[in-house]
Amino acid sequence: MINQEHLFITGFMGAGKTTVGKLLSEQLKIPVIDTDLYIERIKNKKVSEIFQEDGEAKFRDLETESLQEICKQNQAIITTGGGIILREQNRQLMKQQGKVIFLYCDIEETTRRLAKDNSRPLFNADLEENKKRFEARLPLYREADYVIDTTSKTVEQIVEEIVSCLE
Ligand SMILES: Nc1ncnc2c1ncn2[C@@H]1O[C@H](COP(=O)(O)OP(=O)(O)O)[C@@H](O)[C@H]1O
Ligand SMILES: O=C(O)C1=C[C@@H](OP(=O)(O)O)[C@@H](O)[C@H](O)C1
Ligand SMILES: [Mg+2]
Repeated sequence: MINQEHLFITGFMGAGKTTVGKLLSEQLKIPVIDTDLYIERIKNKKVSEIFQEDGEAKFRDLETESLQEICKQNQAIITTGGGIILREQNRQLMKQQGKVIFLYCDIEETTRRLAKDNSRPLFNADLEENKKRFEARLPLYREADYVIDTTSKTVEQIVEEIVSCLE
């Protein structure tokens, strides 16, 4: 990474944003901040508890506020929650503040990756429901500066690809 811009990692649930961000951070020696973990720390509640107790709208407000706060900090790799692209305000901020990398992953593969995971309130065990949500969001994810297909790649390969597209 040549300049001081932030690096935003976007993509659907299970695309590997949080996992890839950690390894990318080690390789580029740039700190990583995950928006979900940031929210959990400030609210002292799990994302799933916020959804359950306060509702999705409240979570989305917290997500936007957190993104705005994180953007004011020093250069970071910012791994986002899958729904961050839903608000135009968030998409604009990310575009202004750095480079956006969309981690694409086949919906069948994400469904396999998250089969035993119950930490994501909007992830549906029903493949058709997930597909609908995924396809509705795709045009918004595609507004990114770079698109990386992660479907049959290891985390190491994905990081390597990100590094080379930033050079
Ligand atoms: N490239 C990959 N190949 C296989 N499994 C992966 C890959 N990237 C992430 N995973 C696994 O998928 C699950 C979701 O990863 P996570 O990083 O939490 O995704 P996200 O933050 O995009 O929702 C985790 O169990 C993680 O270990
Ligand atoms: O796609 C979404 O709407 C969400 C994705 C989650 O993050 P991950 O993409 O890291 O799973 C988390 O922010 C919340 O459960 C909502
Ligand atoms: Mg994540």
